[in-house]
Amino acid sequence: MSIRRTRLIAALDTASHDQAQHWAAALEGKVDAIKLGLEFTYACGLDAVKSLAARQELFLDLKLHDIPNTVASGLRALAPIQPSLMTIHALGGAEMISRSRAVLEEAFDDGRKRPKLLAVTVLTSMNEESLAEIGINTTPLKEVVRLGRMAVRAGADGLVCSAHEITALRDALGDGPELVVPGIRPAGSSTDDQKRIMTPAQAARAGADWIVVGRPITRANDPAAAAQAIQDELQAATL
Ligand SMILES: O=C(O)c1cc(=O)[nH]c(=O)n1[C@@H]1O[C@H](COP(=O)(O)O)[C@@H](O)[C@H]1O
Repeated sequence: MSIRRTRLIAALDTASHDQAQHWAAALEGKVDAIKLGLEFTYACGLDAVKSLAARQELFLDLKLHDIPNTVASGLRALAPIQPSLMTIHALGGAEMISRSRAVLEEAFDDGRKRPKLLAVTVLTSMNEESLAEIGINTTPLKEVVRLGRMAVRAGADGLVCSAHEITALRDALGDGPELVVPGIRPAGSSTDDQKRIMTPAQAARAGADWIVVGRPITRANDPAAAAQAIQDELQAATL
């Protein structure tokens, strides 16, 4: 059984700055970090991201995927926001990842805490069938481990994966890489568009460093209570 503490990230997926502020305030002290992604950033802009980052630990999830120079320059432009975690796609390749890491090292060589660079492996909305549709004829598990090895070797601090791959990734890569795990659904909640899901307790027992939970919190009548229930479940799972 894992002894690491699994921390909870709430994904605040909304196009409304007011809504995100409302959730962030309600969830203060209930979650360990907030995540802002494509919807919020495109709709509300980077100043709005910055203002939310001032209050809470931030996972800035923009999943960059382009040629190495473009991704690295994009990360350099985002550095002033100082998030704790940032994402790029592992499928962008080793050079894209190593240039991204180098740019972050350079931007934070003044002693400020460098954001951790996470490589997204296989999206949790995909299964073996959807991988085959894009010409990847293997299981998500094998593909995640293959991409994970490459990404960590190239300089990623951690990986985004589903809870189903945590054990295999720990076997392959050890305890070093930070494993950030979306596709989390408390028992009985709707799966939505997620395919590779587990409960908070299952992810904690498997050894996730962070779980990412969006709609099960933001669609709840009482998001703070939903987050607290997940924290209680995480704690009970690792006692
Ligand atoms: O990078 C991510 O955070 C991410 C990767 C992935 O493979 N799957 C995934 O769901 N996510 C994000 O995690 C969040 C999950 O939201 P819910 O499905 O509402 O819990 C969303 O903001 C997704 O963008």
